[in-house]
Amino acid sequence: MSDSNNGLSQEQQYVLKLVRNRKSVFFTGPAGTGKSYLLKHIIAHFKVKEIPIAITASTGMAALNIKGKTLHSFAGVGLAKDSAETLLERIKKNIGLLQRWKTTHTLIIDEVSMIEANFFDKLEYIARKLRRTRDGQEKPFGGMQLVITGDFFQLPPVPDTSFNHGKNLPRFAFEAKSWMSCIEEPVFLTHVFRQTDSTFIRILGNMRKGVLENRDIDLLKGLSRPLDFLDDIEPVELFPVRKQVDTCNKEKLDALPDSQHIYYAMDALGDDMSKIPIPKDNSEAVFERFAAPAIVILKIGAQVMLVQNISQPKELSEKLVNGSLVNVKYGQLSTFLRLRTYRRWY
Ligand SMILES: Nc1ncnc2c1ncn2[C@@H]1O[C@H](COP(=O)(O)OP(=O)(O)OP(=O)(O)O)[C@@H](O)[C@H]1O
Repeated sequence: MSDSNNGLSQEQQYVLKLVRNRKSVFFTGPAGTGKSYLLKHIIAHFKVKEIPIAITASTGMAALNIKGKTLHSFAGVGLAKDSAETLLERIKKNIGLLQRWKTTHTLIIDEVSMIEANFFDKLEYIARKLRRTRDGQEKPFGGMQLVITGDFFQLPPVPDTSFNHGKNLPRFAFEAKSWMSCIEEPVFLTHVFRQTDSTFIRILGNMRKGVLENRDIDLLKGLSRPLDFLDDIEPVELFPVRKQVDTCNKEKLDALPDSQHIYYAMDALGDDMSKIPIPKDNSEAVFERFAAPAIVILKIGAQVMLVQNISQPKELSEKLVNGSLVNVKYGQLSTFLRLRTYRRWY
């Protein structure tokens, strides 16, 4: 499947070719088809060419994975609850932001399934107005190249309550009025790299579309069994939304006998990744989408998971990866989350 030149499959290379030809593309496909892998190649292409791009994702966690920022943070529109016209006027008053909107050649958006249609239309309007040509011509998304990826079968957008008094169900970005005019070519990746077992791939594919066959269900049920965990680490339970994760974590924590140790985040507004100061009224949006929680409650014996890859120091970089699990031991609580401990790593 892969080409020896750059390690991309033919369908991935096709997307890269479109991107190189300055087309606005949306590429999608089931989990494990190499969307993130391809996106990293695309970003590398722009970096080599020194083309000014904005690397964004719908959530803070997704943005961390590609060393980018949230789309909200790039846009500088806070929670984007105001009308597109109001947001546009606000941006015009902020020279740094205005420059960013005008000079970005390519906007990359990862995990687009969580971007709401109404929000996408607002951004399209802002870009179209701000990037009008000298003779007043307007182009979709102001002519900015869009490289968008994600899988609409994965997580849906959070409802935009500012729209129609919150009565409307959230709509996907592809339902935005402007979507069709912005995307020149959608591409569907089909080859699954993550798994090689064809039965498993079929089950995952059917599950994605919500059309599991009886034989799939029987096979999955047949795997149900009590789990042994000899290393002291409990198997992780997966939930689709954060609220269910929080409830499960709270139940586990409550069941531990130790007293609670509470750690509060020391948040302060600084500059964003483009060195533009974050306005105070945007802080709500920044913190809401931030990967780290404002309060962490621990007890001895609590199982914690790292949610970022640690690249320094080198000898720990392979051990401390996104998803690593550990039990908090006696004696660790006093050093946990101390500024000095944090600074050792960053
Ligand atoms: N062309 C390729 N050659 C070899 N391995 C690849 C290739 N493309 C992707 N992979 C590998 O396949 C796995 C899945 O890729 P990736 O995480 O990019 O998929 P994805 O479509 O983004 O999945 P998800 O939707 O779950 O985020 C990764 O381990 C990645 O390194």
